[in-house]
Amino acid sequence: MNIGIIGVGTIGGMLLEKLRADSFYVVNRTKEKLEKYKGMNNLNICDTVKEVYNKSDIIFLAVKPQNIDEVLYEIRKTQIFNKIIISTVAGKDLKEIQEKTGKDGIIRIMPTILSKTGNGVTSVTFNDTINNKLKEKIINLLSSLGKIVEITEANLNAFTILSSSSPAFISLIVESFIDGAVNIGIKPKVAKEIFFETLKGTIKLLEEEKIEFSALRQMVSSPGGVTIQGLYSMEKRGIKGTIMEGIYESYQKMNNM
Ligand SMILES: NC(=O)C1=CN([C@@H]2O[C@H](COP(=O)(O)OP(=O)(O)OC[C@H]3O[C@@H](n4cnc5c(N)ncnc54)[C@H](O)[C@@H]3O)[C@@H](O)[C@H]2O)C=CC1
Ligand SMILES: O=C(O)[C@@H]1CCC=N1
Repeated sequence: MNIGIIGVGTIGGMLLEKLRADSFYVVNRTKEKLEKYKGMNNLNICDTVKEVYNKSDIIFLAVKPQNIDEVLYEIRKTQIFNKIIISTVAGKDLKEIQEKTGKDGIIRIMPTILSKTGNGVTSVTFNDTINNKLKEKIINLLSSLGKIVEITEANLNAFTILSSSSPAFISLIVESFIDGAVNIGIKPKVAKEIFFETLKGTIKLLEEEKIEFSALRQMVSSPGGVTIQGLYSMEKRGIKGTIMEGIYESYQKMNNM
């Protein structure tokens, strides 16, 4: 199977590294970005969207939303109709891609940067031209990215914020813990090591022991102790509301794309 990737940035690069194909056909606006992949023996660097489209069986669209229309326009000009187009682009729906390309086999995935290590959850949404056998083949292809879930397009925006945007939110929160630790005298490297273990252990405990969040808070907070003092300060400043609001605003922006 030949896979095409149009736009080899963060997500296109991740797809190139993680997917399995007989050959890859790729195009990127700035060719220098492709230098680091030149050692791959099944990689073909193309000059145009048309070349990638013509030579591939499945074509991933991985450009930013502001660049997608120019790509769809190039695809529209091609006269081959039996290809599968998989868009990673946030906010561009199946119908619009179908209309703008004049092609039928359209799929959306919502990828995550966590696939770089084979983790995270990637969603897949098929249009109604894709039969069950083909769905199975696509899910199988995507499985090297991590966990794959099929969702409806109506759920895609909320999924995007929870799965694809969250690594950025989590990174900010984790960084705040490290800065907080440095502020009380712990070296950044040591703080990172200890906090990463603490984070992994907390998730494991919540998952494996099925402990409720509030129960875990109680288990750690001694009456009149230090933990409850910290929780009180965080709650007073509305940490939960701040994070919930951030998620909601992201979602609103996604709905208005
Ligand atoms: N970065 C992330 O974590 C996620 C991104 N996405 C979606 O993935 C898509 C790609 O995002 P990123 O990889 O972050 O962007 P990026 O900016 O890292 O990569 C896009 C690449 O497309 C190239 N490009 C632009 N116009 C082109 C054209 N006409 N022909 C060929 N190449 C062209 C650019 O040179 C760039 O290398 C976006 O639509 C975004 O909504 C979805 C989920 C997560
Ligand atoms: O921020 C964005 O627009 C993209 C979609 C989800 C993650 N990154």
